[in-house]
Amino acid sequence: MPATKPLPSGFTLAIIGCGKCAYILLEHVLGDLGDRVCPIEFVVGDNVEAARRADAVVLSCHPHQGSEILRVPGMSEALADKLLLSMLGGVSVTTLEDSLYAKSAGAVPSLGRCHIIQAIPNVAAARKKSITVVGDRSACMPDEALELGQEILRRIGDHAFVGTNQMAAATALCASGTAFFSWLVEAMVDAAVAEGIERSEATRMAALTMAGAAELVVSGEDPAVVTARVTTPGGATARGLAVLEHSEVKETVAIALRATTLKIRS
Ligand SMILES: NC(=O)C1=CN([C@@H]2O[C@H](COP(=O)(O)OP(=O)(O)OC[C@H]3O[C@@H](n4cnc5c(N)ncnc54)[C@H](OP(=O)(O)O)[C@@H]3O)[C@@H](O)[C@H]2O)C=CC1
Repeated sequence: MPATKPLPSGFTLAIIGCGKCAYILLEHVLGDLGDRVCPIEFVVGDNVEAARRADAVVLSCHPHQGSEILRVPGMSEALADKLLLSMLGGVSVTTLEDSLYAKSAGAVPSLGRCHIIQAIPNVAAARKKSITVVGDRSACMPDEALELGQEILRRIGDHAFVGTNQMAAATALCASGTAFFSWLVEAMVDAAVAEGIERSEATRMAALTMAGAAELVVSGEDPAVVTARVTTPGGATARGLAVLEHSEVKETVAIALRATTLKIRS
């Protein structure tokens, strides 16, 4: 996991839409402060005021509410020159910018534009293990705004940059992927239980085996090399792998990822 640097002294972060996803981020932002005292304010019913008081804003409401929140009079001024970290799945930076600046019909607003980053974390953020997908960004994003956005995201794990065109597939891989890998653990556990291993122990063993394999790959080993290392020709693992290859599991995984990607794009 990447090391975090302290956020700037006196820095104020506003969270608009502090539900499940943002609460986890907030927990880790506060956790990282250690003994430093940090006042928390609740601004009820006035998102513009919350944005106005902040140095940077996280937007984490439901995707369909984002435009409505940003369209409110005064919001574009409240966000001028600030970072807006959007966690809204499937909502592009262009859509958010249109909501903020539609009235100025593309003209440069009197105050500076805000700097929007689209970042989609996954549920492992709860354990600071999210691989957050960072896609769309405002044009001409200053380095400091991007660095600040990354620093906030480091509180919940690591992140990866992808192009706008890869955003849907990357969200399928990283956000939906958590469900796919958990589903695979479940299948392994069911199979182990059928072989007589007690369920809770099988769950722990399967999960740690997956984490171990992941750790090897994360540390730089090629997944195919890890597979080959475990597989003696003609041995027991080779027998099981042959069943997987014959069942066209790889093709089915590709179809599932494609279906998820298309749904995210739609
Ligand atoms: N959950 C996840 O794992 C992930 C979620 N996301 C994205 O994060 C976003 C939030 O998801 P999640 O945390 O699960 O959803 P939640 O429903 O838990 O949170 C949404 C929050 O937004 C608040 N809200 C609604 N309308 C407004 C408004 N007008 N002004 C201010 N706040 C408002 C809601 O308050 P109230 O309850 O009072 O209506 C609620 O607290 C979504 O856009 C989702 O796509 C992205 C990646 C992963």
